[in-house]
Amino acid sequence: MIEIKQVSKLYEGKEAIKNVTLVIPKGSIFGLLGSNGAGKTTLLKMLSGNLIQDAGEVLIDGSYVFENREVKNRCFFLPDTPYFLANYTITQMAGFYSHIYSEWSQERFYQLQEVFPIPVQNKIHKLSKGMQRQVAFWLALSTMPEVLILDEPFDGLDPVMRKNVRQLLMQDVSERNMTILLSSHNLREIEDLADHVGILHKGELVIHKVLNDLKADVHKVQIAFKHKIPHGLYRGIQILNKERRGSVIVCIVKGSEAMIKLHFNQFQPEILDILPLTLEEIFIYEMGDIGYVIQNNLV
Ligand SMILES: Nc1ncnc2c1ncn2[C@@H]1O[C@H](COP(=O)(O)OP(=O)(O)OP(=O)(O)O)[C@@H](O)[C@H]1O
Repeated sequence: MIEIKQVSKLYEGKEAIKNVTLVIPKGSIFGLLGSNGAGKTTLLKMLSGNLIQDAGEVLIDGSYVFENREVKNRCFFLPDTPYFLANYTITQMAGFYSHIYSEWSQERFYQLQEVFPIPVQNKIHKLSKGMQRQVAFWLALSTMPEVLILDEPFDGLDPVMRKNVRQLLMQDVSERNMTILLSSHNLREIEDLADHVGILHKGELVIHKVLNDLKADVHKVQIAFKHKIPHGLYRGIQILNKERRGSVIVCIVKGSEAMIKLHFNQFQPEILDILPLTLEEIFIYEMGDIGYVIQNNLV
């Protein structure tokens, strides 16, 4: 289990992470979302034990993470720009990791050769960006980590390789109970993988929920009336956005489907459709709700 307790981090006196508290259960996949500069990388670096917090505690299975070799042995951090030793081939890099990580599996490394078809004698720095990313995953998974921390992990991978990597990650979570924490701007990717999501905004964790609960808590409503819009239509409900498309009003409403249905049916609409939102839509409207500007076309 990962525990982040009231953690803050300052850079040059400015708070990049503000009093964040978060618990990530073992075996879950946690997707960290946030606007540019929100503090995602800073939080991941603290979790991987590479950066020390200024306040609070960061623990994995009850042990402090920072510069803790025993904890680091069980975690693998894949930064947004993967790091390899200069001039090393894939085989040499694998040899290096096999000395650092006690759970390194040479068997897994050979097995994964079928997924990542890159000759092992190649020097890594001469490979393309996407191929280097493949090597990073290949090595990361061969260390058999209990916790995998991924910063923008799919950047540079082609669609087939993204799918392959996604499958490998899911397999390790279901078979070995691995925990994954990943940040990404690609919300489709997070939607496909994560079971928990958190949204960071200006260093604060503004939302932290099970993905299905988050989806159950906000809906897109399409509503139309025979005559004019009834008075008090929006009273007593939380609207994140609304716009008019011809005679139909499309609004994003917080709350359960049942509650929304009950509310709008009072006004006897001619059309009432309540639809689920994608994670991307939820992110945009939730961020709008907390002041991250989106264009509202208010009716
Ligand atoms: N080494 C540093 N020195 C000073 N300020 C920093 C440093 N690293 C990050 N920051 C600042 O901390 C804040 C959070 O940065 P961070 O890289 O964690 O954000 P992020 O959410 O990962 O952003 P992005 O999505 O753009 O990658 C930003 O305001 C950034 O300018």
